[in-house]
Amino acid sequence: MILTPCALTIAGTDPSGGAGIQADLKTFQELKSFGMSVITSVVAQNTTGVQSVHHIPLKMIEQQLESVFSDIPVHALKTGMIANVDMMKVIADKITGLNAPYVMDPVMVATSGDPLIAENARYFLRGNLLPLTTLVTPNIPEAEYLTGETIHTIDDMKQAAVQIVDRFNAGAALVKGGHMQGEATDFLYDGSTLHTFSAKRINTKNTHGTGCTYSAAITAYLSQGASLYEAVKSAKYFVTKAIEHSFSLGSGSGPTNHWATRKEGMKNELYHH
Ligand SMILES: Nc1ncnc2c1ncn2[C@@H]1O[C@H](COP(=O)(O)OP(=O)(O)OP(=O)(O)O)[C@@H](O)[C@H]1O
Ligand SMILES: Cc1ncc(COP(=O)(O)O)c(N)n1
Repeated sequence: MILTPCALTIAGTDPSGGAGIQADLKTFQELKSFGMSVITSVVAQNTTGVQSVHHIPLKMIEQQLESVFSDIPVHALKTGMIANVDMMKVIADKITGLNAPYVMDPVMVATSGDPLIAENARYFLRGNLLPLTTLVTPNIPEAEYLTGETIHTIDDMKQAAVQIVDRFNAGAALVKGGHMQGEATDFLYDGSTLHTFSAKRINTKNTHGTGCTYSAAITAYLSQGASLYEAVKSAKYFVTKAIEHSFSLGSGSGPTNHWATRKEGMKNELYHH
C-alpha cells in the first residue's frame, strides 16, 4: 500500500471549473490521492465553449515538470490538453523512463466543438506519446483520428481499441461510448483481453469534463496501486455518479459533480475482483 499516493496531471485549465486541470485536481482530491498539476495552456472557457487560449512557454512547462519530478514521487500521471508538437516533445522527454503508470486522455476537441490541439499534433501524439502510455482513453471522434477508421458500431469500437494497442503501441486502450446511442459502454483492450464497462445512459446535456474526470479517476486509483481493470471499473462508477448528479450551471453544457458519491454516502473504494 502506498501511504501518500501522489497523482500528477499535465493539462490545460478551465476557469469555470468543469474540465481540464480543475476537474483533475477535484477528482484526485475526492478519491484521496495527493493531486499535483503542470499547466500547459491557460484556456479561457466556460460551459458554452472556448473564448481564448494562452500557451505556457515551453521552458516554463519544462521547469514545472522538473519542480515536481526533482522533489516528489509521482505514483501515476495523466496528460490532457497538449496543444502542439513542441509541448509534446518536452513532455515526452521528461516522462520517458518514469516508473509510474501514464494515462493519456487524447484531448483534441472540447464538448463545445472548439479545437484544443493543432492538427499536426494529432499525428505526433499518435507516433510519439502513445507508445509511452499505460492507457489511452479516446472518445469516438478521438479513436477515429487515432485509427483513421470511422466508428459506427460496437464492433467498430472494439476493433479500434485493439488497433490502438496492436498497431500504435499504446499500453492499453479504453474506447469510450459517450458519443454513441443507448447504454454508455466503454471497451478496454489491455493487449490480451477485451473488457466491457457499461452503465445506463443518463439523459443530460451536462457532460462538460466527463473525459477529464474519468481519466483523472483512473489515474488516482492507479496511484493507489490498483490494477488497470480495477482502476477503470472503479472510475467508471465514479464518473457515472458524477454525471448522474451533474449541475445545470451556466447556459451551455454543465459540469459533472465530483462530490456525487459522497452525496450518496458511498465510499470511493476500489472494486476488487
Ligand atoms: N449521458 C451519459 N450517461 C452516462 N454515461 C455517460 C454519458 N455520457 C458519457 N458517459 C460516459 O462518460 C465517460 C466519458 O466518456 P465520453 O465519451 O463522454 O468522453 P469524452 O467525450 O472524452 O468526454 P468530454 O465530454 O469530456 O470530451 C464514459 O465512461 C462514457 O461512457
Ligand atoms: C483544458 C481542457 N481540457 C480538456 C477539455 C475537454 O473537456 P470537454 O470535452 O468535456 O469540454 C477542455 N474543455 N478543456
